[in-house]
Amino acid sequence: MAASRVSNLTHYSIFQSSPSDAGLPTSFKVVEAHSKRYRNISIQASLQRENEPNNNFQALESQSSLGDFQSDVVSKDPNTLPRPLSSTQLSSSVSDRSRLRVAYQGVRGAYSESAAQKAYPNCEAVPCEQFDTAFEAVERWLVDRAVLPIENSLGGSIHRNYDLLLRHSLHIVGEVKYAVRHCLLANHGVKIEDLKRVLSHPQALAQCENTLTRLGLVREAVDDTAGAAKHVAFHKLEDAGAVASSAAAEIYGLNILAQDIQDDSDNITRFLMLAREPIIPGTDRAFKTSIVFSLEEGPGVLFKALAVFALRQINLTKIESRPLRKQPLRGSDDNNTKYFDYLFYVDFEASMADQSAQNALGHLNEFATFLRVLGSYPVDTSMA
Ligand SMILES: O=C(O)C(=O)C[C@]1(C(=O)O)C=C[C@@H](O)C=C1
Repeated sequence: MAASRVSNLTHYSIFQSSPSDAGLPTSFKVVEAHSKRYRNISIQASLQRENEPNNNFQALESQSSLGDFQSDVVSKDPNTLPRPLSSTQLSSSVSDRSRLRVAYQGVRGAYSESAAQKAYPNCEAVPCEQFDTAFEAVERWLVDRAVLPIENSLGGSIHRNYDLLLRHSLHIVGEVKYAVRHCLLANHGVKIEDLKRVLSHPQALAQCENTLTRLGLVREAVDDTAGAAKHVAFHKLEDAGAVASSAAAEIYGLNILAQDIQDDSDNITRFLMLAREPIIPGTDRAFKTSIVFSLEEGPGVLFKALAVFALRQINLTKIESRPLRKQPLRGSDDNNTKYFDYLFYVDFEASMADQSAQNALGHLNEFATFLRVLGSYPVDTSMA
């Protein structure tokens, strides 16, 4: 395994074995080279910004380079609203503004937009069609950061983003928890009894399972909650409603038929803040570190991997396993059985600046077949 040392704090994310092990695309190397070119220029600025508890960046302009995007404008006509960035538009020119530009997935009024504003107050939130587009927008310097959902207290993990974290070379520089309060929206004049179907993001539909079942509505999944509201408004649908935020109701001119329709009042989504550069991990406040690794097949191997943290009293806050796509099956020495191969994503409560975390990762690296630190960042204690 060609791994750099754990003690190299600012470059800890390079701590990985051959990219082919992890099913990375060939474009990975190009992106890496591109970002290295700028590493020295940007690292100071990004480290300084991330370490500020409240990033308040001065807005020099209000017009975005994406054309019609204006973050403060509330409009009832969906045609006048900004179009999300698609992957084909990623070659657009890079903006020279000083206001922090933060990519999120969805259209205006999505919860992800609110999370981006919570993570970076006064930022310019830039809508993107897909999660991949948001990752690419950061990598290509079109935006400074991305804020993307990773897990929800009711619906569980957002697996797509776990996979994309590995396929891209961005660093986790923070987390933000956002309380998601869903509304049932419909066009003015439409009553609950008129509705036959409801459109929303699959996670949002899952979070409102009980209410939607009680109402007997057919669920239709779309890319994001606000996109569902926009669709219902734009097509003036009379048999369909949308599960979305009250902000989306205001933006797209819809009526709120019911509020707080999620199955549990404590419906929290955790979002990750992603950047091209890592932050310098501190010990001045509570930090969390996210890693991904793979292991040899064998009895007790995962137990052994988790023991490197338990032995040092390091608390784990999340564990997720994902299939290793490029190499889904592997054989056993003893018989002809083929097993699925997995990547393990673990979050633990320690900073990479803590000696115990360094020791734990050094220990894990002795037997892991692949190990990468995705980021070491301050814990969001706003909803603790
Ligand atoms: O559709 C939106 O509004 C989003 O921001 C996406 C998303 C998600 O992907 O989980 C974010 C928060 C809620 O949990 C529901 C949906």
